[in-house]
Amino acid sequence: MTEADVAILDAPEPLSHHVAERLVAEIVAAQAARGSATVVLTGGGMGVRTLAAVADLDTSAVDWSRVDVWWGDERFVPADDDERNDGQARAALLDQLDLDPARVHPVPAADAVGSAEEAAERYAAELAAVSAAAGNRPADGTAVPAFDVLMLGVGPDAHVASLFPELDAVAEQRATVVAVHDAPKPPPHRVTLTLPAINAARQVWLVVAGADKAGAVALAAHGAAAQQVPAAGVRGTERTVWFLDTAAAARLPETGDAESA
Ligand SMILES: O=C1O[C@H](COP(=O)(O)O)[C@@H](O)[C@H](O)[C@H]1O
Repeated sequence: MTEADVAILDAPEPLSHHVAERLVAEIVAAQAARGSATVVLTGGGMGVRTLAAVADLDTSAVDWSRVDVWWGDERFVPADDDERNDGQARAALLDQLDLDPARVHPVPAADAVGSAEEAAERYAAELAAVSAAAGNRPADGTAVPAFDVLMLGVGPDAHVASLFPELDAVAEQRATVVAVHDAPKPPPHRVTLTLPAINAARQVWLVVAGADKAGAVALAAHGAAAQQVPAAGVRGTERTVWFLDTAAAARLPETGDAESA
């Protein structure tokens, strides 16, 4: 957590509201600066709760047709499975917005492709193509667009996206997207951005609530190795922010540098 900002809120509800307000502000700022905004969503409890909080805000300052939406990870299940991060995000928020469907980029579902590897390859190719179209880097399969804000949940085991401790995916250094087949949290088959892809984002936000996450947060704060504590291995190129509730922050050594939010 060195060089990261920390914002601590009393409980999950004010936390999700705070992150939602910050997200809308960053989208407005990105559109003012660059014409469009690119966000990467997370699944999980606080990820979906934050999207529901955005739905409660006045977002008239956002031009939703100029927002690109990606996911940091996806559960490799059929498109209509309730476990899909994509489906949960659409139900919580996306279906209520005037998004450009061509700018919403779900990971291919298990009933659309033959394997999680194929889903990962297609997702990586789409990331590279959008990146190249924006003039960033050649579409060689190892590029990602310039994400403005990439949000992550953190599991009690310190996993982020579908990067779980000690699995090969955490060590991936070249591919932007990989398949995961032995996730300890069900469902076992998943597709995830890798650490290099996550760490290409301008801002990486970790949104964490609950006492069961306090140990993971403390380990990340102590600078543990990413292989054992994946949450310790993420950072934005411009900014990294930990948004915590008091329960998740309970085992931080000293939070004197925390934002009072
Ligand atoms: O399975 C997943 O879990 C993580 C963390 O979820 P949480 O409910 O413990 O906050 C989430 O970030 C990831 O997107 C999701 O696929």
